[in-house]
This record gives sequence, structure tokens and C-alpha cells, in this order.
Amino acid sequence: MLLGDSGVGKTCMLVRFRDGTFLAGNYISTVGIDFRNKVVTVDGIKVKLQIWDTAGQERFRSVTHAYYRDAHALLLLYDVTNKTSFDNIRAWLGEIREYAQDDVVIMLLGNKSDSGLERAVRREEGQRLAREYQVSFMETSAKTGLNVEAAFAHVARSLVAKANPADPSRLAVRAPPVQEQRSSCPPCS
Ligand SMILES: Nc1nc2c(ncn2[C@@H]2O[C@H](COP(=O)(O)OP(=O)(O)OP(=O)(O)O)[C@@H](O)[C@H]2O)c(=O)[nH]1
Repeated sequence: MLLGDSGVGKTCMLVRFRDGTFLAGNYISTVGIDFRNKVVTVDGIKVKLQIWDTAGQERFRSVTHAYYRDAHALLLLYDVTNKTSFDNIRAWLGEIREYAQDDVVIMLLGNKSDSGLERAVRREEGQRLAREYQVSFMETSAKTGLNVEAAFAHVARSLVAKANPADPSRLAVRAPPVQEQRSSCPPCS
């Protein structure tokens, strides 16, 4: 499930991952909740991800809370050009603690990392917050594709490890994710 303030790029992240494209210039705020499927292969294992895109707007919170309980993994996004969206991450984590399963996989993503000059949150701040809450962290860009596949693959790998606790390869998931993996996506217009 994708969570985070309105406008941080949740829908774009999902579309980039699913279709390899970027929704430039036609920002339509998500209403309620929506989902798409994608099958990924991690370490030779096929994982069908059902990815739920939620509305970041406050007025839809009661709708989205109802879905937290069934989520196996949560991708929590902020926008590196929007300090408020980063400051709100603690509140999001509070809601996750209240409504989601205790053992839900959580990954923090600083999106729009392509926006160099407009940056308002340093990568180190994201890393520090992730460390404090003991969750994985990456900076991503739905625009360029940076780390989008890597983030979903990391989550898929964590889910596989949880489902197969006897599998020794799960130990690999504990390693910190690669921070600056180059994207294989073509440049966006
Ligand atoms: N530069 C840049 N812009 C982005 C990126 N991701 C999203 N955007 C832009 O940010 C705006 C919001 O993106 P959405 O994906 O609709 O945001 P959202 O989080 O789904 O918003 P809600 O549905 O309101 O919760 C759009 O104008 C996108 O084009 C990114 O990685 N880089």
C-alpha cells in the first residue's frame, strides 16, 4: 500500500512501476483508493504484488484506514521538495502503528529526488528518520525511474522472506538497500 501526503507522487510511483511511464503535468488527486497488480521476480521467485494507491488528502483518511489492517507492506512517501510532507511522516507512522498489523513491512521513500535545486529535505534527514524507526529507506524519482524498481523489489524480497522464515536467503533483506541505483528507465519527457 502506498501512503503519504497528497501530491508526494504515490500515483506516479505506481504508474512508473507498472507501466514504465511518468504522468507529467496532469495531476489528478486520487479519490479514495485504487489498486493495480504487477508480478515481479525476486531471487528466482515470482511475487504477485497487489499495490493499493491511497488518497493522501485528509478527507479520505477514514476510508484508507480501513485498508491498513490487510496490508502486508507499506511504502510511505514524502516529497524531498516539500518539508511539510517530511515532517508529517511521524504522524503517518503513528497512524500505521494504530491501524496496521504489528509486523507490516514498512519502507520510507523520499520521492522527487530528481528536483535538485528545489530540494528541502536532505537525504541524510531521511536516512536518520528511517534509522530511528528501523525501516528501510531510499530516495526515488517517479519522473526518472530512479530506485522505483529497486524499492518494490526490496519490499517483495522482504515479503518473500517473511513468508519463508526457514529460508536462509532472508538474511540478505536485512542489508541496507542500495541508495543510488541507476535507473534503467528511459528518460521522461
Ligand atoms: N519532479 C517530479 N515530480 C513528480 C514525481 N512524482 C510525482 N511528481 C508530480 O507530483 C504531482 C503529484 O503526483 P501524484 O502521483 O498524483 O501524487 P499523489 O501522492 O498520488 O497525490 P494524491 O492522489 O493527492 O494523494 C504530479 O504533478 C506529478 O507529476 C517525481 O518523482 N519527480
